[in-house]
Amino acid sequence: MTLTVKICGLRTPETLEAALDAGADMVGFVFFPRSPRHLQLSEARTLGALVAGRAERVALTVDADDALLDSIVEALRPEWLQLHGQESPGRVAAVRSRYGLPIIKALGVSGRADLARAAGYADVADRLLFDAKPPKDALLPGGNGVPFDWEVLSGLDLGKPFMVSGGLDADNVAAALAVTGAPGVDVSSGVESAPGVKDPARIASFVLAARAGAARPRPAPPGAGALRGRG
Ligand SMILES: O=C(O)c1ccccc1NCC(=O)[C@H](O)[C@H](O)COP(=O)(O)O
Repeated sequence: MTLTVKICGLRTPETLEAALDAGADMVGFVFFPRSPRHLQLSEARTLGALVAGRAERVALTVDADDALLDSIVEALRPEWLQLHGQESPGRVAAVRSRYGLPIIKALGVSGRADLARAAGYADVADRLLFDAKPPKDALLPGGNGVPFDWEVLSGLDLGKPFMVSGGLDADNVAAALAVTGAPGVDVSSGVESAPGVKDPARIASFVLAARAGAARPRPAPPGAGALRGRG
């Protein structure tokens, strides 16, 4: 399996370099003023230019209007847009068509019932990102460092690639991959030393652990092979 690894919420040239050196496939930049990872447009311009084709740039927004998206796209020149708010399938389709860019649509998950609306987004988004629903008192709609029950994704087939995020780190990413079989993982808090402060060593460990996890054969689902040996 070819795994897509995304490091989200990068804010400095040093930690962006760390993500690129570690071999991240996607580097995410957050545009949400309440977030400790929020970027000014001028910072986005500088960081975006530093990527120079070594990874795909992802602009993360939350219910952004066209004017804000216009300015972000102009500054960062992203390869992807990540919509992390309450955007409807119609809005996802409209954004995709306006910018001609592929869309990652984030969907909050706390249980299997949350997957019911995923099919409607699979029709219009290029990737689905299953992220933990924010805790009740959270200030942010994502990037809270909390996991969800990965089992709800096992066996999921929406005909679209998906990614898993929420509370991942170097210690648990292989388990998340074993349970979900996800072709992509996304991390923010788990590679930080404090909210918004990325740690180069943790970034490197995460990418290594994710690649090692993806290379491991997945355990057979319960019940598989039950007929073997019957005669
Ligand atoms: O990171 C933020 O500050 C943020 C703000 C608003 C919406 C989404 C945000 N982050 C999303 C992500 O970084 C990831 O897609 C994902 O939620 C992983 O977060 P984490 O649990 O911190 O690894």
